[in-house]
Amino acid sequence: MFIVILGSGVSGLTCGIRLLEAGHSVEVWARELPPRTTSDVAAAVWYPYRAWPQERVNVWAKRTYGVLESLSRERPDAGILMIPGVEVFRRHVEDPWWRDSVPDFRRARPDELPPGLSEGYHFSAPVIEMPRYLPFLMERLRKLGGRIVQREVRSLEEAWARTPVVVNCTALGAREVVGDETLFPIRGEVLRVTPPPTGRFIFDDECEQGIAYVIPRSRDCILGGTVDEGNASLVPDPEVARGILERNAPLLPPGAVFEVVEHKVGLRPGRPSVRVEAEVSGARVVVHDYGHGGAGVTLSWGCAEEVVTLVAAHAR
Ligand SMILES: Cc1cc2nc3c(=O)[nH]c(=O)nc-3n(C[C@H](O)[C@H](O)[C@H](O)COP(=O)(O)OP(=O)(O)OC[C@H]3O[C@@H](n4cnc5c(N)ncnc54)[C@H](O)[C@@H]3O)c2cc1C
Repeated sequence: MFIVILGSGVSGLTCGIRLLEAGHSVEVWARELPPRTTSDVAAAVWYPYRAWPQERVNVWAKRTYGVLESLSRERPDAGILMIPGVEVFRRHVEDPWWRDSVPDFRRARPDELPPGLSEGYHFSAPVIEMPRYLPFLMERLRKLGGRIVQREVRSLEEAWARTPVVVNCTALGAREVVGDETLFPIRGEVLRVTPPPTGRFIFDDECEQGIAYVIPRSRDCILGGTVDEGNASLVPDPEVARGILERNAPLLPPGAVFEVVEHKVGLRPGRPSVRVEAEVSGARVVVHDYGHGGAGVTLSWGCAEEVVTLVAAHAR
């Protein structure tokens, strides 16, 4: 079958690869290509953050963990490292709903927690360097015979004019493309610093002044962050950068020396529930895969495989 995929972020590219592997022909149409998508801004670590509903997210996240872990071993050119780290808390917490997705999950030992913090989870997670990973996905898609075209659409009609089977991975763009008013931006700012001040990730989602996280990569480190629902500004705020550095300081080894080399902003595609479903009208089919919130990378392979199943079930 010939399929047009709308969107060239992590969702569109991953769907493209799985659909090509399943024997379809694929053309990806996107208004922005990497390095200009939201996916390029992602920190990006495996973690099911701000994506719902839990039951489906857990299945997609677990599957994606497995694929990313295999890629980290088999394809050093993909830019994925398995990194150990902790999520920290100031109160007692139960084990998280996603704990079975992570093979080495355990409670953190006191000596693994930053000073003043009382509890934590310890686990390993794939850290995905998006400036390397997205070109890797694009190359893999092209090698499988797919095409990537820079092209904006205003509605599904434009894609259906080319083929009856369309996959919609336009993230926040789906507000316009399919009129989905439930989508909302969750703005996030991050700093890229070098050299990496630590070799482990640390998440602190409960700091009073805002969230803080440290994600070391091969040559640099991402310090985050912010979660600002409903704000669609793409202008980095120097005041926010100062706050990020302040909140992360207690999480880092004392006296860590590093330099801020980049300050980025992106809009996570928030939605009350991730939309992976098919809509059929006569011979025309659209399979949606968007609205992944702060977890588009974390859910990418699981969702893409469900898209392939939906295409097989609904397209003729
Ligand atoms: C600061 C920050 C940190 C994050 N950290 C993480 C993390 O650690 N882990 C994680 O899993 N996720 C993280 N995320 C979330 C993640 O970035 C998103 O969930 C993910 O990028 C969504 O991918 P996508 O491919 O669906 O959308 P996008 O990357 O936004 O791609 C959408 C594509 O659709 C195209 N498009 C839109 N409208 C149209 C149109 N009308 N016509 C044609 N093309 C169109 C766009 O041009 C683009 O190519 C983070 C996000 C931010 C902002």
